Amino acid sequence: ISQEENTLRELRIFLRDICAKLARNKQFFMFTKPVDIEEVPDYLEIIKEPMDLETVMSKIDKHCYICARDFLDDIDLIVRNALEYNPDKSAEDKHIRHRACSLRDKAYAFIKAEMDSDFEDTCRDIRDKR
Ligand SMILES: CC(=O)c1nc(NC(=O)[C@H]2CNCCN2)sc1-c1cc(O)cc(O)c1
Repeated sequence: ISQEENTLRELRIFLRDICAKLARNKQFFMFTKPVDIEEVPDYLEIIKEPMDLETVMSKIDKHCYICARDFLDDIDLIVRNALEYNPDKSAEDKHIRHRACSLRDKAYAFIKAEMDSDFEDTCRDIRDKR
């Protein structure tokens, strides 16, 4: 098995662990599953590219992420969607925006804490060669 495949397998194991930790956090329950259109019927009129942690987990298994940056781009998409769908000054919207910002900070902190930068550099080299 090539060294590249070894590196990407290690990346997937690492990203699954981080995604599971985020999805386990009760604070982020509204980000764990695709938005239920029954619950929020106008959602798809406002949000053109929905994303959630369950979808991120399945993308890991489908080898969609070649480096941590690609994974964080989908986390950022979850956050951006929540900020766009919840722009009001109301307490409810502020609460969801606060949770979205917390999700972003926790995801970046887990990556920084557990990934050494030359592992990410190696993944970037693999991505850029493809
Ligand atoms: C994830 C998200 O962005 C989201 N935003 C919501 N905002 C509102 O309901 C605001 C919008 N402004 C007017 C006052 N209501 S509900 C909601 C959501 C929560 C869940 O428990 C599951 C789910 O799939 C989606």
